[in-house]
Amino acid sequence: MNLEIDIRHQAGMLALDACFTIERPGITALFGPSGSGKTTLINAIAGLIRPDDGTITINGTAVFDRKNSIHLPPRQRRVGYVFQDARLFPHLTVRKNLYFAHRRSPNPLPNGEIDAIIAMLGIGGLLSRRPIKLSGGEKQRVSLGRALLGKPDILLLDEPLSALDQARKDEILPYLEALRDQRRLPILYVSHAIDEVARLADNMVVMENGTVRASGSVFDILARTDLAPLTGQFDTGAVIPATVTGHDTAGGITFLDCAGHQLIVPLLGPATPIAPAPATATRLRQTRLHIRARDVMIATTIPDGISANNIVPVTIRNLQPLDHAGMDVALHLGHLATDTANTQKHAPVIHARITGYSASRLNLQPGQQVYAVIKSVTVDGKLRDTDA
Ligand SMILES: Nc1ncnc2c1ncn2[C@@H]1O[C@H](COP(=O)(O)OP(=O)(O)OP(=O)(O)O)[C@@H](O)[C@H]1O
Repeated sequence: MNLEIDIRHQAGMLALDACFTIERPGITALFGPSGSGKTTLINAIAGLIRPDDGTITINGTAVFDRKNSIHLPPRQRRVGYVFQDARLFPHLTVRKNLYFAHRRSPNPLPNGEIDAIIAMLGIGGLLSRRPIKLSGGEKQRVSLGRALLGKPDILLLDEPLSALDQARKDEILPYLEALRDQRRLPILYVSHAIDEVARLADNMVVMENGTVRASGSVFDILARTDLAPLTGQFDTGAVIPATVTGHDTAGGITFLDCAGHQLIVPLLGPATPIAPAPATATRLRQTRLHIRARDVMIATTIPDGISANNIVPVTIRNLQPLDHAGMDVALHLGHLATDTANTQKHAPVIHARITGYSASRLNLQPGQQVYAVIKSVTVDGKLRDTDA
């Protein structure tokens, strides 16, 4: 199975110019800022819009080829499409919604396959209900089922989780994982959410202003620092304000103040040769720190003989178990008394990603005063001058 895209299309102010190929099954994330052309691109693949120029080939069949005047209608493209909102037929039961595409398929799925899809999506108990009686997550699962029963060669998912709250997302993500792992169907998955992409996708196409900035394996793309402005952070993390208080040019470091705690980062230019200066002696510069959860370790006492420069007192706000036996630990900066709810509300929060094993070995508890060992801090490149 492969999908070859090479199209150009003007839609209002958007000049779409996309060229990439997907050759393997699995999930390819179509990722990019709002307005970068993701929906326009998958609408072109589905046949909902006719590009100005180019070709779209699915499984060796040209479904669009402007030069040869080929533009197959959507129902002939063997494409399953799941929209942001489920778009089920409100007057039909779940069963009839599911069988809608199946009845029109030239090559319908055998009953055993249908049962397997219904079981995989966990919708067997919903078959006699109308869409109005379904939760958002259930509607999206039925919508996925309806697309699959059409026996598509490729599945297009346009932000299928964006209208759902976190609990509903957590409910449906395992079904998308099962779809990826069990059905070996190529899936083009439009998403804004890098955590969803990191969790689900094998490959990634990064779009910006209608063009493909990069495509490749999700790990390669997320490791590319040049794409960071588009891909953002890979892990949960924190963005918190800080003030530049001084520089040590000889030492190649800059001193920052973050809610009363000093942090040291590689020299930020242009440097002022002071070491560390009182706040009133220089113009302060505001910046934002990006501290990724995977770059933070937790120690119950101040560690000795350690290369990390940034060890800050923190108070555990909460611990949240993650997949793969991981644990996200939210930490207030500073050693706060447990009864100072108001102080806690205003203290910046950073996150540490540790193993559940470490959390239980250290017996970490909410309210506990510990130390965050920050291995790496990314500083927003754009420093803003401000008068002290
Ligand atoms: N038919 C149209 N007429 C005018 N402008 C259009 C049309 N279709 C798309 N656009 C414009 O193209 C741009 C890209 O839209 P598109 O929905 O493809 O982006 P997107 O990356 O999917 O965005 P989002 O993530 O917000 O859904 C938008 O600025 C939109 O206004």
